[in-house]
Amino acid sequence: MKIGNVSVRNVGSWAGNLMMKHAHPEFPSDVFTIMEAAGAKVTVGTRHVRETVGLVDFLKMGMAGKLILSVEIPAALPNEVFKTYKIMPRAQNAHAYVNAGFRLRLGGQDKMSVMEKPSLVFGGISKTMDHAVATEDFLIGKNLLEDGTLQGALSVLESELKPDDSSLFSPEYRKSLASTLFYKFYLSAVGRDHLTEPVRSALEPLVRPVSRGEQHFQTKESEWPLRKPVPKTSARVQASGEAMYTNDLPQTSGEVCAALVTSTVANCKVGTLDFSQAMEMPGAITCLTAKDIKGENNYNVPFLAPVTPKIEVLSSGEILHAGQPLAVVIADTQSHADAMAQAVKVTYTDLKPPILTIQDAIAAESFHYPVFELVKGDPKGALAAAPHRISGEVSCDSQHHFYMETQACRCAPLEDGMEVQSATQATDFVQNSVAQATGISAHRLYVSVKRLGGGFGGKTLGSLLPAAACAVAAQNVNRPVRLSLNLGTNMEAITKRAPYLLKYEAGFDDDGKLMAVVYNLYEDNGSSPQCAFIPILPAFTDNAYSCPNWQFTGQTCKTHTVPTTMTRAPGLSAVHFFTEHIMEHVAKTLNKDPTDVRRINMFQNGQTTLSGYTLVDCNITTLWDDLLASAQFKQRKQEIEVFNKENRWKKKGLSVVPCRYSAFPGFFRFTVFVAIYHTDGSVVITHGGVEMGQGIDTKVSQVAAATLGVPMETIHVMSTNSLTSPNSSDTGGSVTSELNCQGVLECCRRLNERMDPIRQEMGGSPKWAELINMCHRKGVDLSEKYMEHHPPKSPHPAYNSWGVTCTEVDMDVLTGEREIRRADILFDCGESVNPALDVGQVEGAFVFGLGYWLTEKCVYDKDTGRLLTNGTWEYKPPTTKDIPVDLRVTLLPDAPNPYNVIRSKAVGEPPLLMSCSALFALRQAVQSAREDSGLGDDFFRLDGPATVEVCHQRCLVDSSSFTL
Ligand SMILES: Cc1cc2nc3c(=O)[nH]c(=O)nc-3n(C[C@H](O)[C@H](O)[C@H](O)COP(=O)(O)OP(=O)(O)OC[C@H]3O[C@@H](n4cnc5c(N)ncnc54)[C@H](O)[C@@H]3O)c2cc1C
Repeated sequence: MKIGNVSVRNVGSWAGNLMMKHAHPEFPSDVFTIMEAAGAKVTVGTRHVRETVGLVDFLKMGMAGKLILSVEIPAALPNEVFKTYKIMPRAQNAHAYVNAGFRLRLGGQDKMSVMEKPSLVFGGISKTMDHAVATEDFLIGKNLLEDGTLQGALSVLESELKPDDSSLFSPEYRKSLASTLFYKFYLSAVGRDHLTEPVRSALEPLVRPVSRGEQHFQTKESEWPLRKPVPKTSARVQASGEAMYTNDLPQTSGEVCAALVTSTVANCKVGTLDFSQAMEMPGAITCLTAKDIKGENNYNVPFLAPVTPKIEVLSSGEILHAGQPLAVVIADTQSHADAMAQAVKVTYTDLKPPILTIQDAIAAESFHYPVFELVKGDPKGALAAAPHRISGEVSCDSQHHFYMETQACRCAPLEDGMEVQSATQATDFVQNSVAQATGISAHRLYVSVKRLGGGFGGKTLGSLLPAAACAVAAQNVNRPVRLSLNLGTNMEAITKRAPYLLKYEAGFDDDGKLMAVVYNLYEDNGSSPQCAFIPILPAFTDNAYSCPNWQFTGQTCKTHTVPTTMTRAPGLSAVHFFTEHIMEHVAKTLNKDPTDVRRINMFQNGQTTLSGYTLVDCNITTLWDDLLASAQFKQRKQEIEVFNKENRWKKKGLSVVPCRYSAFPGFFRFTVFVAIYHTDGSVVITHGGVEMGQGIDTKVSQVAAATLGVPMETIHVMSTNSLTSPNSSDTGGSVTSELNCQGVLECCRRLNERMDPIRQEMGGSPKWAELINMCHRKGVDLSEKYMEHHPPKSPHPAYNSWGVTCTEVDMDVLTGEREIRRADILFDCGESVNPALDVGQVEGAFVFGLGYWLTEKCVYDKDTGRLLTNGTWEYKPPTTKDIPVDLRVTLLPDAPNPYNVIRSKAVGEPPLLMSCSALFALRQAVQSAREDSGLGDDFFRLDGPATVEVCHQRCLVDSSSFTL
């Protein structure tokens, strides 16, 4: 069940798998490991000769001109024990950290003696190791129950395990896993009856039952279709595959394709670019460099940075990060263009060691801006006076957006400008960026987007480089050009989430109430500070907790990595996690339940946040108490404590995390256009937001249908574009849906106002089509535009979204594997426009966060700075079997948002903030394992992502303590 997934197992053949192992000995093939442990033999043949060999010999054979014809797996013998194991970074579709297959035959008087040489096979240790030969020899004739056999075998095994560097996973972990898997097998061979109670917990794997979920929400039928839980209007075409994304646009006459040539090295200069071989490739048309850019070689646009930093479309010589585009190649098809890009020969000069981490940047004093500082109260004084003090460091990594649709753009030169169809979250930014790079003025550029196959912030600034490069290509060849990035280039060249590091001190009283926090934050902005979030993060840093004295400093680190960008809850998720980490540290120091420490620190209305905002809409303690009750927290916590005491090798954890998410709609503006056609009374909307799965098109349709009093089918939403929604903000900050809904509401209200006199003339309730026809005949303007924008009166949020999440996990101490048993989320979404969509946003944000906190890890080559986790082979977002087994979402009832005319609240990002509760639940499980080991009752550091590997290592498992 752990190999691939059902569809891979249905189509992939064992022979193909063995051939992959044959070609790549470092591939930890599960099929090879299982078959070899079982003693399988393959028959290999040519037309004339056949040969039957064991699998180890098969790997050494030349296979040119030969086929694998059959496999023979010997039947199990009496008293034979056979077990296989695979430990991997996520639940399915991942290759093993380490896999193992073990077979031995027991006999003798008590049936506990190893009768003949056992088979102990490991994958993932090294290119050369398959059998643990010395351990196999050691075990011959040994009695498994005898003193010394287990420890003797482990000691021999550990001496022959020599993990190499052919894997991205640490040698220490792989070695430890090999021992723990052998231990698990040993216990199985000995049998349950011979084991002490706590040790038995090593026997059973974590078993995942069928997933289930609950969704609880209110709806107001009197307002339908507003607040009705209708499915997304595009759900059917998306599910059937008929929905068109940018790269599905039909090819136009003369259209060609482009690909980026990217650097494989960071922190150097371009030596030479040799296109000769590329130009000989099939379909090659031309190759472009920085010199071919007719406008400015800069795709960046004003965003957060005080002074907009320039970022080159194509390097003019300097290479800041690996993955940086050096050239654009153009061919007749995308695959030819991709092949051309690979054929370009690049040399590099002035190579210097890259700075790749925040720690390196701090050591080298490599920062983009001076330190940002914010002080509330007297943190230094309060810290000195506090009865208890802690200090520490905690960090979290980067994250790819991992949208299903990679970056894509199509640019078609026209007689008077250019049409740009870009998979973007920000048509305005693309217009600006393309205008800059081509020198074509904005009014000659028509930018549009129908929908995105996922965005998560990655197609805001991230869409600018592909759009600018594509436009430069189209301008040069004067033909339509399509640029659709392959996944590898997308992951290496395009922006992603910033890593963060916190160095902190905190002072608190005997109850755990915070008195002072000193919070020194470091943000890794990569090679450009285009998206430096530090100045806005204080608004989120204190989360749901009141502390009178804070010192917040923030530094934007400059590293030789791709510039970082907004990614669903950018930066907010990091500071939120860090503050929760401090809560855990306080609780551990006082030996209190972290849930109690969180509760006593919670905000009340009238208290002031770190950023100076006095709360008026705080309902966190009510939500907290409600969720603890509905999730039966107390009872489950007690059960978990008992379980953890009784089980040495399986642990559970249960954690509750609150969330305050500050919404800043005032920083955004969106232009909405609504028209009613006199022909049949149908209504068309274009709005400034971008549909990327969140259901914005459905929500604006609901608002229009409810306000105009027509069925939903009467409404159609067309592509977002720069003509009818000029100067609109990027879709982000979780407020785009509500702002565009408000814009549509205002347009429809004005249309109603104009139509009402005619309606009255027609008796008050004419048929819709007749009313529209009459309005048209009487010259009523049947279209309306409106820009929804309320400039902020202060730097403070318009309102807050609140929520609480309780997560329970199971963990296998011997491997680090985990299962999220249950998550209960209570979220204040105001009065939802469409609760079905908003529940989907809550679930999606939570699971997006699970990837961030548990499995998604970016690894760079230390020497070149190249991203090594640049594909699905190594980078692991969650799959269907990584989500909570039992996921229960409740939207807070009776909670209209008074600060918004639609009465809803932001939902896209806030629930992600609470997904770190899974990491904190794991922390409790790990804590229990550490205490059992007798080595660690201290507060330990558990950074994000807390991968399977990391969790196992934090458990301080030591094979010398393995017993029966
Ligand atoms: C999403 C995904 C998840 C996966 N997960 C796992 C996993 O968890 N564990 C694991 O071990 N593997 C995993 N794999 C690898 C998978 O098992 C192999 O890709 C698959 O078994 C290959 O079989 P195939 O029939 O598709 O071979 P192909 O890809 O068609 O062939 C592979 C090679 O073998 C050659 N070949 C095929 N049959 C023969 C034959 N009879 N004689 C000689 N040469 C032959 C082909 O010519 C080709 O060179 C995964 C693959 C994918 C795509």
